[in-house]
Amino acid sequence: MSHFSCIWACKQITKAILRGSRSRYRSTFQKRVSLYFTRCYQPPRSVGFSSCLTESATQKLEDVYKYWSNKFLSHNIGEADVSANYIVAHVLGHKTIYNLDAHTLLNQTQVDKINELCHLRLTGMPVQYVLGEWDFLDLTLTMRPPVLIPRPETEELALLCIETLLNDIEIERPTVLEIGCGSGALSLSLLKKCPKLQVVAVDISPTACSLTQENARSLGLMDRICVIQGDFTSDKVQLELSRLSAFPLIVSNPPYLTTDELTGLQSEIKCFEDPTALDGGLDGLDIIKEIILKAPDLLMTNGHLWMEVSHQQPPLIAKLVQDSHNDICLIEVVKDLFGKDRICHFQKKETGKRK
Ligand SMILES: C[S@@+](CC[C@H](N)C(=O)[O-])C[C@H]1O[C@@H](n2cnc3c(N)ncnc32)[C@H](O)[C@@H]1O
Repeated sequence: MSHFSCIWACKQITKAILRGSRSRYRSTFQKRVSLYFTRCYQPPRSVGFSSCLTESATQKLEDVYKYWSNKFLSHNIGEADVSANYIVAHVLGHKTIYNLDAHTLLNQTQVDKINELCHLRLTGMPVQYVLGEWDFLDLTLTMRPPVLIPRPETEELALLCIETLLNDIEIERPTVLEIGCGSGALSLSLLKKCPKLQVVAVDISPTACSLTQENARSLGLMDRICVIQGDFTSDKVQLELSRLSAFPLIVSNPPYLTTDELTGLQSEIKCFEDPTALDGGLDGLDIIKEIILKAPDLLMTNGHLWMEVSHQQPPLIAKLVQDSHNDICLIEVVKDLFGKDRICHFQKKETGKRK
């Protein structure tokens, strides 16, 4: 699926919304998805696709929007109208142009900025990188290539973790571990919703670690997050983590694509996003196996592990857990809003080595 959901995806989301929900947090998510739907796919009133004009003159909002929408379409840029909507709205300090007067006259500085950003979009750069920011739940995060752009499915993972933290963990000041923090989307949304929480966030990519720190700083969450740059599978990182107290919850959206899936990705993703963020090796399970192997030593008894995976992986993961004979159980697989088995919930058993 492309970066910002296509119309088909939104229809699936709407169907899922109508099917009902698993948790009360899902309804927050549904509201946001509806907002997302409205934000993305409602064209501004009285905007059509007929006119075309130059890039330089002072212009009406609807003409600038139409010009770039058509240009993106003729250059086969994905979600042409959505891209134009986001860029024009962003320059005008809004999330969408839908609620703006289509006849608003834009000044030269605004038109120049829109043209500059639209030219970037014409290179195939995802709109999130073009804007330099993207919303994840109710947070606006800085986005910069090649750090992975958080996907809507991951918002659901965040909500499930928040639900676990608020309902199932009776520790006054819990510390969560995130493996592969990217832009910090998951960690920071957990911190925002759980005021007494602390997070340890690990990522192999120095760029991702700096972006997580930058986002934490701008959200005023820097004093509650510790970012460790390193390979989660390495002895060095394992030693560092084992020195911290055992975690009641670990969350990860690890790289889980197979080598074949990675080859077949849209060029927008391949050219701009770090392959390390997506590449799970031949079977997509390289990092997942390591997490399942190492999580029991990092979790406290009855601690939770929540992990986003691809929809083909849950049966393979169930087998991995069974064969590993360690202290972890796969207790549920939650469907995403498209009805696919995408989120695995594990719990550390009471038997074995206690922490
Ligand atoms: C799919 S991205 C998820 C990013 C972010 N959590 C999100 O959901 O938007 C996976 C992240 O794992 C990191 N990563 C990949 N291999 C890793 C490893 N061995 N140790 C630590 N982080 C790793 C990547 O750099 C990337 O930021």
